[in-house]
Amino acid sequence: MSEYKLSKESVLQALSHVEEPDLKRDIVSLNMVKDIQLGIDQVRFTVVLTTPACPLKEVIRKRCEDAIHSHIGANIEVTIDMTSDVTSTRNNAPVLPGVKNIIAVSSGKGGVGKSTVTANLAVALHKSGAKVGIIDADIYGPSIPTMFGAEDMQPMISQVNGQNRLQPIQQFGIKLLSMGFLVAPGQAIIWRGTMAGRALQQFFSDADWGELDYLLIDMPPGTGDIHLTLVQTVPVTGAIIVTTPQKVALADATKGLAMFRQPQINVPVLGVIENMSYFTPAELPNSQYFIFGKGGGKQLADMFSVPLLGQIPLVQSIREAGDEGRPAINSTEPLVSDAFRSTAEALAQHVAIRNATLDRTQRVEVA
Ligand SMILES: Nc1ncnc2c1ncn2[C@@H]1O[C@H](COP(=O)(O)OP(=O)(O)OP(=O)(O)O)[C@@H](O)[C@H]1O
Repeated sequence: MSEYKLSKESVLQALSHVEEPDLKRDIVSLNMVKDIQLGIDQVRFTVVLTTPACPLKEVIRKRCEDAIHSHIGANIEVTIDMTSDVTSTRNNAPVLPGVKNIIAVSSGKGGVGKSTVTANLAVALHKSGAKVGIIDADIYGPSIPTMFGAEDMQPMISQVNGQNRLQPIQQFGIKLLSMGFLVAPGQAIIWRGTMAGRALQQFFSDADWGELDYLLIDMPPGTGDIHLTLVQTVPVTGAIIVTTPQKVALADATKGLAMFRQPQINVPVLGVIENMSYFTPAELPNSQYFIFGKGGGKQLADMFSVPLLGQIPLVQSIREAGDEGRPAINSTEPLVSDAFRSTAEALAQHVAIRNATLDRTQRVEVA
């Protein structure tokens, strides 16, 4: 006869001692524990995480096991099913209610690798189990179709509930729409201004995105009309800034970041991603050369009190993969895949923290 009492109540009581490390509240009051099943000296339950890309999955699992063992009984066999339900502040949003989080990926300067980072973060999030889409809003050089091997593709129009809807293209598990699908290569330049703004609005209002956990928007470099159109069209969950570590890039990235912080825009900045952080030659795998300087991303993040979400090395195969139309994160080089995976996990984590701590973003009213 066991001396302890194994019941749904005692399990919940024990798990109420487990703190969600990011949200700093216990997992029972956060409603993360479901489906408790009991056997003789056995318990099985589900923990619903705030994102499938949760970097703390194993920490939470271990804390749950320890809590059952220390509060109920050391011999209890604990089985935990980890699932996720990505959080959102966009419930009942008038535009794209099925899209849980809209994330603007921005940079101060062109060529810092914003599209490369967007593409690989999207695939990393998808690989963790999330539903992901990309809008390539970079009118000056829409490179997402090339990076996904979709240059020759065209989104189809289909009828949904009696209305014509643009169907995003699907490549490597990611739904995609790009300004590049609408114009012939080389024509993008005449698109500046209102036409580009209207196209972006249509990508939101006339496209059939279905249900997505994360919709990443690859923004043009700098600060411009498209940024204003974006925040006037949809409430943006948060923005990330991609920069290289060197001084000239940082100066521009500072302006890009400050724009989202302006009171009339007021989009939460989720963090900074430093790209081309260091170079490691294949023949010297333990060396790091700081070609573009060192620590710039951290400096920018600290200046604005936001997290540095990740540092991506400068690797020849990242450039090659982009040119060849396949995501570099699928590479077998751990240096590359680990960098993108851990950065995507940090992003998902900070989206969850933002959703738990801040109100929904307000769409900017047109003056
Ligand atoms: N970490 C990296 N290692 C090696 N090459 C990279 C890396 N990041 C980006 N690149 C390469 O640098 C070039 C510019 O990258 P990308 O097009 O992603 O930049 P961008 O910031 O989106 O540019 P723009 O906004 O001007 O279109 C591409 O050829 C890309 O393959």
